[in-house]
Amino acid sequence: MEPTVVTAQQMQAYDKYTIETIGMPSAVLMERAALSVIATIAAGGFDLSRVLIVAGTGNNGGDGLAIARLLHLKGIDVKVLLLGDERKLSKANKEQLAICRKYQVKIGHSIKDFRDYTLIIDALFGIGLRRDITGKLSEAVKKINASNQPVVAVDIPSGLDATTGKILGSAIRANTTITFGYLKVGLTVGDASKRVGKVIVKDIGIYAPEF
Ligand SMILES: NC(=O)C1=CN([C@@H]2O[C@H](COP(=O)(O)OP(=O)(O)OC[C@H]3O[C@@H](n4cnc5c(N)ncnc54)[C@H](O)[C@@H]3O)[C@@H](O)[C@H]2O)[C@@H](O)CC1
Ligand SMILES: [K+]
Repeated sequence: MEPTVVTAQQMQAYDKYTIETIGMPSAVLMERAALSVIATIAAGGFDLSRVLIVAGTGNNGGDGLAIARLLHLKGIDVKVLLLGDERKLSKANKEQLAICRKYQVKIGHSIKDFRDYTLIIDALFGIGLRRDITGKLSEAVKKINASNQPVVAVDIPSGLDATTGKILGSAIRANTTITFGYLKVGLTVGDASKRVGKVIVKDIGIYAPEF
């Protein structure tokens, strides 16, 4: 059977329906998203000696922080590079950040050498990206791509428009993309083929009423 393919707007509506109408707590979905990434990288043969999670300020960054915490608690050497305006953290991101801080997960804000890491997990932007990535964030994306280290993208490679597959300013080039709930149109069209790597769809408990 062909997988169901959805736009960013449809996916946002399904997230909202699952959380607000069904009553599934957002934190449960985020935990399932993080666990699905952990299971995929564990099965994927990646070198987990030194893992860097690049996290943004939205819920995609929240996924990244949850992944960081789960890896940290497994004894893996993991560091978070938290980028963006910290005054604009989403509610879920704030919650995940507070948990990470209590567990003393290493969190930094300055871009150093991405070649120091054996695996980079991209949790900068997901389906909420609306405009070109600029400034320090764009610099980070370009340096990650230039590092030639393996990259796993959370939901979608950051910088790719989840509906059109267009690169918004600059975009991560991933080896593997783990996308949640349904395949996004933007992972299949436009510039996607040069950015997504192997695409894996993971069920995290989001169900759309019409499917
Ligand atoms: N709703 C939920 O509870 C769930 C969300 N999930 C994750 O959350 C993601 C969507 O989260 P969000 O809607 O918070 O969106 P994103 O995390 O994609 O981030 C968007 C944030 O960045 C800002 N932004 C957009 N374009 C920007 C740019 N070019 N430069 C700087 N800032 C920019 C937006 O204003 C917004 O605050 C999904 O892709 C998925 O990874 C999953 O955890 C599943 C559950
Ligand atoms: K991402």
